[in-house]
Amino acid sequence: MININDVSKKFQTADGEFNAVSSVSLNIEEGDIFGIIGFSGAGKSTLMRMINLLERPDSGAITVDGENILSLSRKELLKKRKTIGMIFQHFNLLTNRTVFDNVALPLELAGVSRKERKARVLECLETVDLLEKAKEYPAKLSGGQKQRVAIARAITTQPKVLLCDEPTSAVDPQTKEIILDYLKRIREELGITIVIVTHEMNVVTRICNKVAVMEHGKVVESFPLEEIPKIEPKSAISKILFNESNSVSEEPKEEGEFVYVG
Ligand SMILES: Nc1ncnc2c1ncn2[C@@H]1O[C@H](COP(=O)(O)OP(=O)(O)OP(=O)(O)O)[C@@H](O)[C@H]1O
Repeated sequence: MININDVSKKFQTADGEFNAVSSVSLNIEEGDIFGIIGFSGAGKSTLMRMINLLERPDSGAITVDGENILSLSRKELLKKRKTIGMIFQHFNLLTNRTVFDNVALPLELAGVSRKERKARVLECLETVDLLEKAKEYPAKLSGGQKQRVAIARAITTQPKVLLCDEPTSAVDPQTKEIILDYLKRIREELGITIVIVTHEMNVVTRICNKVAVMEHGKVVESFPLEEIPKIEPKSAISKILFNESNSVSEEPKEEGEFVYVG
């Protein structure tokens, strides 16, 4: 479904060039819930944002559903992005629009008729059990409800892929479980391939079937979750997965020294 082949991305900084992503290759198959995990600054978000070209790679190739996205014209890319939904840590809802109008936005931009929009928005709100909040404004919702609205908005255009950038980092542990259950449900009911960037091990162990571990811009290893008990981890961060820790709050000061948040 998503093939990332030898992709690299540099940023210009005050100190010169910075390699955010270096020669990364990954294969994400249809129906995967694929986790990308690593410490802050590892390059996870940059890598994911290259899947819908919010960031353009300096080199390498990316195909999504059989299409080389780097060769698309601007118009073709806009069309392609309708097949790739995205949700963010801080929800990114428009505060001056109701829940209904937030969810309707991608359909408005796509020129879908009012009648069709209404039916589709209600269907998506039902998927995340928020029909009764349709007329509310985001300010009146909890963090978990806001993320569910963002999920509803992301699926209105019936995407094949959903990119999730730290989707549960801004909510409490109970709400996190609920959001992850909704993601699991849309994967099962709608067959959407999901990619999740996270620094939380329990997100990966809870819903992902595969994971790639990133460190300093590189994928240091990638494996199916079912293999966790069998394989010997290569990287320090992977060892944390085996230790069943819940999350990593920052990069270790010295090799082998980790900071856990339970
Ligand atoms: N537009 C940019 N310009 C300059 N540097 C950037 C830019 N975007 C990201 N970076 C740098 O690239 C590195 C990787 O960032 P990225 O956001 O991909 O990491 P991450 O693993 O997702 O971490 P976090 O969870 O903290 O966002 C970081 O050091 C970041 O400061």
